[in-house]
Amino acid sequence: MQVSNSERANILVQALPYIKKYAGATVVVKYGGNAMLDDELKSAVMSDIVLMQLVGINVVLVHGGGPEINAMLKRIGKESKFIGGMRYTDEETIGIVQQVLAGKVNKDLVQLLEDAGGRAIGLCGLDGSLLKADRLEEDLGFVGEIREVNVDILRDAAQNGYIPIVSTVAAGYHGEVYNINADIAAARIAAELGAMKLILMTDVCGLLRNKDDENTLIPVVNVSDVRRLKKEGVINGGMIPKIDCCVDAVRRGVNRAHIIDGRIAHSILVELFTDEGIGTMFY
Ligand SMILES: Nc1ncnc2c1ncn2[C@@H]1O[C@H](COP(=O)(O)OP(=O)(O)O)[C@@H](O)[C@H]1O
Ligand SMILES: CC(=O)N[C@@H](CCC(=O)OP(=O)(O)O)C(=O)O
Repeated sequence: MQVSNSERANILVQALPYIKKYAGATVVVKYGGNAMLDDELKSAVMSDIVLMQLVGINVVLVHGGGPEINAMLKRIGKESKFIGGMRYTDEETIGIVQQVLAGKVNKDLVQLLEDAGGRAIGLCGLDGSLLKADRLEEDLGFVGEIREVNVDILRDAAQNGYIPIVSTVAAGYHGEVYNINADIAAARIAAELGAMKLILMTDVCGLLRNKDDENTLIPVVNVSDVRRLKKEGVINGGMIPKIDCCVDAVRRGVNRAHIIDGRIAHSILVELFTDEGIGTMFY
C-alpha cells in the first residue's frame, strides 16, 4: 500500500492531541497470549512501549505467559488444568509458574525492551512486596487474590526513567507464593496507580459477539452492560477474567480499559494515537 506524503502528515497531525493528552499520564499495558510468542510482534510491541515513554507516558508493562507455563508443565509430564480461565495451581505448579514468569519470560522482555532503546526494570510481585495476596476464596490451589499493591516501587522506577515490567506471582502473608492471572493483576495495578488507561493485548481482535467470527467485534462496551452479555453466553474461557477486570478497573477509576489485538503490529499505537482506535473499549 502506497501512502502519500499528505496522508503521512495527516497521521502525525492526528496524533498530536493524543500526545498532549497522555503526557504525564499512566498507562498499564498487559501483554500476553500468542502475541508474545512471535518474535517480530514482540519487537513491534517493545518499540511501541519505548515510543510511549519518549512522549512522556508512564508505562507499566504487566506480562502473562500462560502458553510458556503450559509448555514447561508438558515437558515435565504435567497437564494444565483451567477453571473459569484460571490455572489450577498445585504446589509443584506454583514453582514452575514462578520460574517461568519471574525468571524466563520477565527477563527476556527486560532484555528486549533494553535492546529496543528503552530502560527496563523487571519485577515480580515478591520484589519489594509489590503484590501481596491471600488464597483465593474459590479453591484453585495456590491462586491468590491481591490484597495490597505497593505502587511506590512502580512510581520510583518511573521517576528514575525506568519502565517496570511486572510478572504476576504474589507474596502471601505466611511465606507462600501465589499465582495471579495477569489480566487481573494489570487491572488492580492500573486502579491503584490511578492510570488513565488499561490496555489488554490478546490473540483476538477484541470482544466478539460470536467468538468464532471476527466480523462480530463489539467496539464499545458500557461496563453496566457486561452482566447482560455474560447472561447471553457471549463471554467464555480466558475472556471471562479479561472482561471482569476491565469492568473492575473502570469501576475503580481507570478512565478507559481496552482489549486489543496483539497479533497486529503496533496495535498499541493505533489505539493510543488515532481517532478510530482498535479493539473493544470499556467505559
Ligand atoms: N466472546 C469472545 N470474544 C473473544 N474471545 C473470546 C470470547 N469468548 C471466549 N474467547 C476466547 O478468549 C481467548 C482470549 O483469552 P486468553 O486465551 O486467556 O488470552 P491471553 O492469553 O491473551 O490472556 C480468545 O482467544 C478466545 O478464544
Ligand atoms: C491464575 C492464572 O491463571 N495465572 C496465569 C498467569 C499467567 C497469565 O495470566 O498468562 P496469560 O495472560 O498469557 O494467559 C497462568 O498460570 O497461566
